[in-house]
Amino acid sequence: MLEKRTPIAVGEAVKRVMQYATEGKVEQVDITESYGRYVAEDIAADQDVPAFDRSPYDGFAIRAIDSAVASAENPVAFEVVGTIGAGFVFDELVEPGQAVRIMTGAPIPAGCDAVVMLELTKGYEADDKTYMTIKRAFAAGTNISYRGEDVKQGAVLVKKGTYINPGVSALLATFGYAQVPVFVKPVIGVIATGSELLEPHEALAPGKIRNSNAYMMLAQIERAGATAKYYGKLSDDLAVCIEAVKKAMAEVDCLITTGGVSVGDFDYLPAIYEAIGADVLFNKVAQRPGSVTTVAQCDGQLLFGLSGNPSACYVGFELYTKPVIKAALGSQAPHLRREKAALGVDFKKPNPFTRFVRSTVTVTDGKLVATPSGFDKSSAVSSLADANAFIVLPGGTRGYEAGMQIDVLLLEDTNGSAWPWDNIVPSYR
Ligand SMILES: Nc1nc2c(c(=O)[nH]1)N[C@H]1C(S)=C(S)[C@@H](COP(=O)(O)OP(=O)(O)OC[C@H]3O[C@@H](n4cnc5c(N)ncnc54)[C@H](O)[C@@H]3O)O[C@H]1N2
Ligand code: MOO
Ligand SMILES: [Mg+2]
Repeated sequence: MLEKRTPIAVGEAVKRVMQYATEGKVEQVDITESYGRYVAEDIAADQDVPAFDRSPYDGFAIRAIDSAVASAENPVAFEVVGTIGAGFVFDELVEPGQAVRIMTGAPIPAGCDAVVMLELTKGYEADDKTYMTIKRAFAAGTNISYRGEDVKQGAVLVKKGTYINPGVSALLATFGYAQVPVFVKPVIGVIATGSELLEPHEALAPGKIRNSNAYMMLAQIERAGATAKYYGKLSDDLAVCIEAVKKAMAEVDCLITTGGVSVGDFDYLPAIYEAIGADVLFNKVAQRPGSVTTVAQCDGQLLFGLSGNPSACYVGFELYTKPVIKAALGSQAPHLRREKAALGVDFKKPNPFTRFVRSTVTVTDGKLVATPSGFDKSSAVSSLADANAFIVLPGGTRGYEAGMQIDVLLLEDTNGSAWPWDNIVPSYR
């Protein structure tokens, strides 16, 4: 008799998966290789930035007090006793009536407490000496970039688990991280199942289709920050599939299969899980697409049995696999980032299960607007290219109209949500 599957709520399904999520190992990588990785420890400032008082302009460093009486009618002259560019130190004490020609970024010489921009000065030579005059007074502190004004020593600037963007790279370099501690990328294996599958280079034949899911997931895995390992496509042959799954499991942190999780004659994933002694965490979720999404664990190793239908496979990855990857990368907010948006068009279909509509979110007049990105069926591949979000329509609702406020989950955001699954309620105007 056909096995009866009882659907569970999405939040409950995610919770069951996350029980097996673990933080990954740490490795050191060269800073030039660290962009796009996740830092594995808090990065604290071991020095002030800037580390010394410095000039923000090309000009002259002076003692402000010497300029006190300067005016257009009574210009004050300073003897220029030296020149320093950034990277050099003027190592004498500047005396009354003296100035040092200074370039942007150079340390303020001892004795000086103001910088006058070059444009406000006039130079001349007399008696083999160089002078410059100014026509106004400058208060102490004028044009000084103070030590520690940007960063104070001891400040935690980047938290463990942060995505390394170009700004983080700048901080890593500032604090001397030639080698950066990052989380090791988890290795996620991919196996596509189905006798109908052809690879992209193969010519179509009657009844066959091209395997899009594997390539879609390789990209999703990379986008999530992990390393993808592709084990190819398998025909619907139980013994072959069992061996392939066992071999792949030995080489990866998690394994994703696509296809074969429903109740069809050639849907072998349930039998495969049984054969390898895996414990099925769930095999039916109250969601569309992807109601057949199955997750199992074997000695703590997660096996994601994602649907063969492309949209269902895509959604299954983003909801269940991605947070496991993010957790391995140290994220405290491993789930898709949830935001409110206005629905861009009517969506009249009923939602017996919670629906994840592949959508395009745009910012219009300062507000998020979400519009379905195309053909809305589990089997659809065309709506995925433009999808940067899922519209979430809770189960038991119907008849959404344009303008209603709905929840969206953002797909291309690196911040995430700590837990987006509470309080997704039917929308209101
Ligand atoms: N009697 C029932 N039939 C189905 C049920 C059900 O509950 N009772 N569930 C339906 C739902 S919902 C979905 S989703 C699919 C899930 O199917 P499987 O995960 O078992 O996947 P397959 O049967 O292998 O394939 C389904 C569909 O997807 C195409 N496919 C498969 N792999 C790929 C790939 N790598 N790239 C592109 N497309 C792929 C495949 O050709 C099929 O058309 O089951 C429903 N049926
Ligand atoms: O698992 Mo299916 O995707 O609900 O159509
Ligand atoms: Mg099937």
